[in-house]
This record gives sequence, structure tokens and C-alpha cells, in this order.
Amino acid sequence: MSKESGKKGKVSGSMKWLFGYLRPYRAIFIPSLLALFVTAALSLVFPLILKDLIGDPADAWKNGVDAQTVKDGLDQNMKWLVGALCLQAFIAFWRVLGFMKSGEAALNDLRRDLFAHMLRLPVSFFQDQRSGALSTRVAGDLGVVRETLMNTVPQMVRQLVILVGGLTAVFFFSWKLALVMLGSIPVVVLAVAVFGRKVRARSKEAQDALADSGTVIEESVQSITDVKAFGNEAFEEHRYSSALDRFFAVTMKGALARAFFLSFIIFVMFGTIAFVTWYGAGMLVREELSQRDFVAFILFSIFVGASLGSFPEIISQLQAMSGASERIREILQDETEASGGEKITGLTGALAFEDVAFRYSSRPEQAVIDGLNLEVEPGQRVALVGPSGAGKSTIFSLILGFHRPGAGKVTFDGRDATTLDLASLRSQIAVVPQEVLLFGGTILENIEYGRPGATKEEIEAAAKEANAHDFIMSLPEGYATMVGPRGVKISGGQRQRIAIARAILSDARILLLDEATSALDTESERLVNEALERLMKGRTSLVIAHRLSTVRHADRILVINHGKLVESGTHDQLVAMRGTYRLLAETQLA
Ligand SMILES: Nc1ncnc2c1ncn2[C@@H]1O[C@H](COP(=O)(O)OP(=O)(O)OP(=O)(O)O)[C@@H](O)[C@H]1O
Repeated sequence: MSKESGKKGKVSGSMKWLFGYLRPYRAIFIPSLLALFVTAALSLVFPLILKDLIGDPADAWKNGVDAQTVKDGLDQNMKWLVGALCLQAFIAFWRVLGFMKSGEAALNDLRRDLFAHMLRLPVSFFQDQRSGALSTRVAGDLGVVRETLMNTVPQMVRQLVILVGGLTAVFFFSWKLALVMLGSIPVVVLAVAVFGRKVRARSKEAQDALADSGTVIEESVQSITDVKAFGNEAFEEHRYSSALDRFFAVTMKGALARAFFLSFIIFVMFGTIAFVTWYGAGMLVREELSQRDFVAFILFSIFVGASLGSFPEIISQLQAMSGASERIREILQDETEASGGEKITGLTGALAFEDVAFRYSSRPEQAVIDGLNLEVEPGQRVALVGPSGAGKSTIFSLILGFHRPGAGKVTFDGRDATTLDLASLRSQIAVVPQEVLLFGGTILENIEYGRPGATKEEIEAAAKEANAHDFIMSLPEGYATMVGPRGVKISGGQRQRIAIARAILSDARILLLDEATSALDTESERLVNEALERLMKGRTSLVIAHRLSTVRHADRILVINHGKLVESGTHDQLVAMRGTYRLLAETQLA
């Protein structure tokens, strides 16, 4: 298959897929499409009548028709014209409404499908992407699809109708002149083929180079505090400046081809207009053509020219849509997390790793977890300690089923996790992360996240146990206070207590706690610790520990290094062993 026909195939495949989303709304969409044909055809009435308005007086004068007859004819034509314009405006009104309604509804279905699918993709999918890039890309791609559906498709239909109608008309009014005019088309096509490809390739390079420079800004703005803290303003400026230089160099390379292309097209275009007018005027003199038909020819030629001129834009938009829709379809086809498996309720909270090995797919050469064995009994409080990069967070990911072990198995109450339904398993695990992110919404909703549908009383009870109730009540609107990116700012310790309230509300059997490394003030720390004590009571808890007080209170400490369990025991036992733990306790635990 040639490259061009491949592209065409892709465009039609994308259109088919897009129309699939329009199917449920065909009762609105199809009439709108038909209305579009009608309004486009009606726009051809305009030159058809205009030619009489302009041409008839001239011919009448020449043929000696009396003034009143000419005037009556003109008035009648004018009525037709106004009538056609009114009809066109009326249909266009409903057509635009119909297109918007069916199009936006179909796009909303697509947006819903896409988001629902993305939420069910495995965590590895998101980890393999550059953060931020995914959502920006998806939003951009959806924007392109929307633009195509709302503007390009109607535009294409309209221009096709005008092109076919206009060409028929020019041949009808003077086939000779039409052939002269169309004679210039092969020259233009050749120029487009020769220069157009070059221009397109260069402009794509230029776009990529510009995008690179945009990335520099994005990264700097995102981590502006780091840029400043490291005094890297000059470094970033230099990085941006060299990206701009690259963009400039590529643009200049393309400028030559573009300049040739544009000046040539302008020459051919205006040359053709001049030649056709000159040739037509000659025919007029030779009486091979009436004034009226000549005017008709020129008016329809303008329509044909404008319509032809709009196609490069339409085609490039269709190609952009095909690329965008392909990326969206790729995401929609990506495999979601395994669903099914045995739904479990009422776990006792026993969990174990049996000879578990794991590597991240993005870094297959590194065995992050390497033959790990561990066993946690129901209700036990276990602290995980180990140097940075030892694999502690990965152990949490494996428990949560974000990733599956490459070898060995993770079990809950003795049952292999791969045989269990992920959603029901996760509903019995609560997580209190190191850095708590609250989403945009009220405090009430943020706590309710732990168990959607919980009553206000249950939420308040959880907040009280989490030592969060008092500070929540001191906020301007209590539980209805908006938090998150656009809401009131609350402190790290307060966020942690909200996360604890969430976990209490979820009443999960297993608790995964990644202890915050940043120090809180004494009072805040006391409130958080008290809340955690209550939370951990009666649950199996695994804590990635950063504080000496936490490990001292743990039933058992597991020392992880290079993805292996290297020591295990109580604080006193491990200190007495004078091994890895003792060293860690002395250097890393506060
Ligand atoms: N998504 C990922 N893709 C590839 N490698 C990863 C990924 N996440 C973590 N790693 C690597 O796996 C190893 C273990 O990471 P992990 O985050 O589990 O360690 P950790 O003990 O929790 O460290 P820390 O205490 O610093 O958080 C590290 O070498 C890390 O670079």
C-alpha cells in the first residue's frame, strides 16, 4: 500500500470510528447532515441570481430590451435571492444546533469511555508515561477530534457540494473557458507535490522543535522552587535559548521551500485569473459568449476557487484527526487490569509473600524484589525499614495488586492474590500515604472517599477518632470547607489526619502506612500519632517507618535491602544483632 493510500485508509478508519460514537444520535445527526447539503446547495443560488442582476442589464442594453422589462426582471430576481437567503439562514440555524447537540453528546460519550477506561488501566501504564504529558496529550487529542467533528466535517461537506455544483455550472456556462481555467490545475498540483511535501516535512520538524522549547518552560514552571533553590535560572535560560535556536534553524531551512512555493502559487493563481478574464473578454467580443454567462462563469469560478483553496486545510485537519484518534484508540485498546476472580469479604488480615520476585517492565535488568518471603499475622503491627531504593514502596504496590510478581505469590488469608477480585481485595486495604493529596471538594467529601455513601454521622465519628474534628470545626465552613488545589490550604499534619479519618471510615482489615519523613511540630505530631494508634488498633498494619518511636512500638521489624528480607525481629533483638538494622537505626531513624 502506498503512503498516500495508507493515510487515506487511516482517515476513513478514524471517521468510521468517530461515526460509531454518533450512531446513538443519528436521529439528530443525519437530518443535520442533510440540512447541510441543502444549505450548501442554496449558497449556489447566490451566484446564479447575481449573474442575472449583473449580466441582464448589460445584455438587455446590447439587445435593445426596454428598461421597464429589465427592471421588473431584476425585482423578481431580487425577491428570489432574498427568499433563498432567508431559507438558507433558517435551515442553517437548525443545522448548527443539530450538529452541536449530536456532536457534543457523542464526544461526551467518548470522553466518558476514555476516562473510565483509563481509570481501569494498570498502574504501570501511568508509570511508563511522563507525568502531565498523558493528560495534556489526551486533552489535546480530544480537542482535535472535536474541532474536526464540529467544524471540519461540515466544512468538507459544504465545500464538496460547492465544488461539484460550481464545476458543473462553469462547464454549463462556457465549457471552453472552463477548460482553459482547469488547464492551470495540473501545474498547481505539480507544485504542491514538489514543494508541498518539503514544506510539510520542515514545518513538522519546526513544530517538534518548538514543542521542545515549550517543554523547557513547562518543566521550569512546574519545578520553579527547585530552579530557584538551586540557583538554576541561568541554566534554564540557556536550555530554553538553545531550544529556540534549534527551532529557528529548522524554520529557516523550511522558509526557502515555503517562499518558492507561495510565490509560485500566487503567480499561477493570479496569472490564471488574468488569462481567463482576457480570454473570456475576447470571446465576449467575438460574441461567443453573452455578458450574463460571462458574469456567471466568473462568479462560479470564484466559488470553485475558494472551495478548492479550502481543501489543503481540510485534508491536513483530517490527517491530524486521524493521528489524534489513533492515539485515543490505542489507549482504549490498552488492556485494563484483570477483572473477575473471587470476590472476598471479611479477610482476617493475614498476608504473606512467598518467594516473590519482581522487576519493573521499564527496567527489566533490575530485580527490585528478589525472592522475598514474609508473613504477617492478623492484627500484627509490622514496620518495614531499609535504605532508600530497597523496595519498600514496591512491596506496598505488590500488596495492592498494582503490579503482579514475576515469580512467587502474594497471599491473603492463604489465598493467592491473583485468584481474588482486585476491587474487593483493595476495599479491604486502606492506605495512608506519605504525602496526602486532597482532591478538589469539601472536607466531608474527602473523608467520604474512604467509604462512598457513608452517613454524615459516620464521617464525623471517623474525623473525631482521627483527631480531625476540632480543626475541621474551626474552619470557616466546617465540613463543607472546600480543600484541594483551589480550596483553603491546610497543613501537612491536618492533611494526614484527614487521610487517617478516611482510612478509619473505610474500616479496612489491612493498613498500609507510609510514614511522613517531614517533621511536624510537637503538638501536631502528638495528634497524628494518637490518631494512628487508634487507626492501627485491631488491624494488620504495615508501616514504612522513618521514626524510632514507630519501630519501638512495632510487633516486628522487617529489614529490607536490595529487595530481600535481611533481618527481622523486635527493636531490641535487632539492635543486639549489630547488623544492618542497628546501622540504619543510628543513621536514618529520627
Ligand atoms: N515505576 C518504576 N519503574 C522503574 N523502576 C522503579 C519504579 N519505581 C521504583 N523503581 C525502582 O525500584 C527500586 C525500589 O524502589 P522503591 O520505591 O520500592 O524503594 P523504597 O525502598 O520505597 O525507597 P524510598 O525509601 O526511597 O522510597 C528503586 O531502585 C527504584 O529506582
